[in-house]
Amino acid sequence: NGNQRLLDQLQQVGLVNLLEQATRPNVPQDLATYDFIVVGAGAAGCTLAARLSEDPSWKVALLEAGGVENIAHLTPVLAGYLQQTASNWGYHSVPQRLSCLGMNNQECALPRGKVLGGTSSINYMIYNRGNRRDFDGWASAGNPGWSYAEVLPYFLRSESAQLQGLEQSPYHNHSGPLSVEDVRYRTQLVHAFVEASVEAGLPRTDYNGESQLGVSYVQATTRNGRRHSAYSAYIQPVRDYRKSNLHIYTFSQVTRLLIDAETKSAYGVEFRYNSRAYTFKARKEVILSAGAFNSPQLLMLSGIGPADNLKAIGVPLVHALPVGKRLYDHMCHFGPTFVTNTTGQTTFTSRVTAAEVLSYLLAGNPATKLSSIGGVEALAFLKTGRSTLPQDWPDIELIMVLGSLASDEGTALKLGANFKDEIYDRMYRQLAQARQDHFTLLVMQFHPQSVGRLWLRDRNPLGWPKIDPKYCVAEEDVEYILDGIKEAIRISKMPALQSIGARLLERPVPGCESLAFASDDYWRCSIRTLSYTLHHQVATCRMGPASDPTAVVSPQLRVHGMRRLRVVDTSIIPVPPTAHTNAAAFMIGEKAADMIRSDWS
Ligand SMILES: Cc1cc2nc3c(=O)[nH]c(=O)nc-3n(C[C@H](O)[C@H](O)[C@H](O)COP(=O)(O)OP(=O)(O)OC[C@H]3O[C@@H](n4cnc5c(N)ncnc54)[C@H](O)[C@@H]3O)c2cc1C
Repeated sequence: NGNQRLLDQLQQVGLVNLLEQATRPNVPQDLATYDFIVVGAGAAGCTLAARLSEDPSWKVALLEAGGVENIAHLTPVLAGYLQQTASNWGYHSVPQRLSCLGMNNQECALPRGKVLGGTSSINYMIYNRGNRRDFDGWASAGNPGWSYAEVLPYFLRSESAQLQGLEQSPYHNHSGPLSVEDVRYRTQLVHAFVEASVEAGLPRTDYNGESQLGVSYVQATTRNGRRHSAYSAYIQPVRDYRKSNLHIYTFSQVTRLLIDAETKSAYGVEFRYNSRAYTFKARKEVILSAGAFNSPQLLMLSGIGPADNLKAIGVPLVHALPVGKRLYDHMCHFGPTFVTNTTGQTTFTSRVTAAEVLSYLLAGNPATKLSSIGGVEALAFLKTGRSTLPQDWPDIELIMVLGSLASDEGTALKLGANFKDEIYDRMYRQLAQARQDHFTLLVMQFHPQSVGRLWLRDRNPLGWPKIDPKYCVAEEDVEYILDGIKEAIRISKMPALQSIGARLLERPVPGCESLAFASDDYWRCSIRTLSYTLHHQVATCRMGPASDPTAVVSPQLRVHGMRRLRVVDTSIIPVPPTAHTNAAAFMIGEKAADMIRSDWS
């Protein structure tokens, strides 16, 4: 009993993974053969590997460049800090001309998860699927099987919802692997924001239900108040009893696909483990689930990509495809920030102690500030007057966050986003010193016109790809966000927020001081300065029919022109969805598993 209690406690504080890794590392055997090799244990990769290994006759290898989750990953309030750890690939964009002016060297930080669980282990845990029109659009662009009616069952298959008031909703399932919960800790500020949004004319809604438009408390991928990543939801529960056919390798970074250039057939991968090169062979398929930056990188390193880029860096061309030619993302404006007359509501995360974290994790599911998902409390989905999209298709999201760069006193968000010191020093430092309650409404645009791209700088598989998101290159994108900022300010003037004294933080953005504070031009300047990605990069291995010159994979997610090679992750999403992208990654993993099963059974 004593041992069991100790084990339970280690499990609860996230130490079991570390012990397992230290005492029983899975050392690869060179030239091992698997039916399926899944590259990348992120949101889609874990889902896929877990589903494929349900068939005990299929041997599956899951290769992950990073290590395992620990106590910090489990603790929702610490989300922002994970970007300062080895669990983040730590990419930056190339310097931007028209955005990220408030970042060092005008480089936007582009974090991605490098750990079992991938980006689902370092993200902000918002659970959000998208608008039915997103998926109907994918289908009508020549991708049969991807309409809303056809993908909804896969969203549901992955979900295990514990959402108050939605127990009977046909849009939620209660028996899937991935736990989706209400955040139990809610501040006075979020109640005021939700009420003010209603006063401003927004309906209360379940943004994963019948209609997205409106305001809602956030739904989170947590279980009993702890982060529920793809690894903890899909792999951890089966890992021990699938030891014979599901082999998981950490710190194993794939460097190249093995391809028979004549038949254009993938038959394995090369990877590095402990500074040594290894080869695994695939009897059936190699599947790239390395995410929106690394899947295209691996294709290109293996000779599949734009002929000009590959020629320039000396990679022999196997098959020409527009890999990385498109890159969409959701840029948002980091603000406006509002101060309030309340006290003790804003969580200053830099003051959270180790003892608090331990006692939080050891307790059942306490509604303390530590369960706050990096401060995100509510979402509002809006339609601006500018939008020409159908009425039920939002173009702006307000993300109500308890805090700002001040709430961690410059120790996490500022560094994670690569903000210049002067942004923190001149706008936020005083707020932190005064422990002033405040909240921020991040304004995110769903359907940007700006299109970025990704390419290889050289043949080094351990180096960074070049990433140019080109945020705000389309002037129109700035105008949408400006409309969103005005909407956020309008909501702040409603009685519920006025009753707590909500008002704009009047500290001008460095670089925009010459413009009249809060004028349209001031906000335009602010948008280009406080440009902050919400990390929803998609379309670098875009899905589309063979006739589509921008497509990299087919609707079955097979790489066009290649055999036994698929991409299964968010890089296949053809256009930016009306959503954060984690839920879609799980859906893609679930759907791919069904497609692969039906192909090989
Ligand atoms: C900071 C941050 C916050 C976010 N917050 C939210 C949120 O709150 N809600 C939301 O919906 N979305 C959020 N997102 C986005 C969302 O989490 C991702 O879009 C989604 O998880 C991506 O899933 P994926 O399967 O495509 O890739 P990933 O989960 O990134 O998985 C890719 C995996 O492949 C591994 N890998 C890469 N290259 C190699 C290689 N060569 N060899 C071996 N392994 C490799 C990586 O280490 C990683 O584990 C956030 C993203 C970030 C970065």
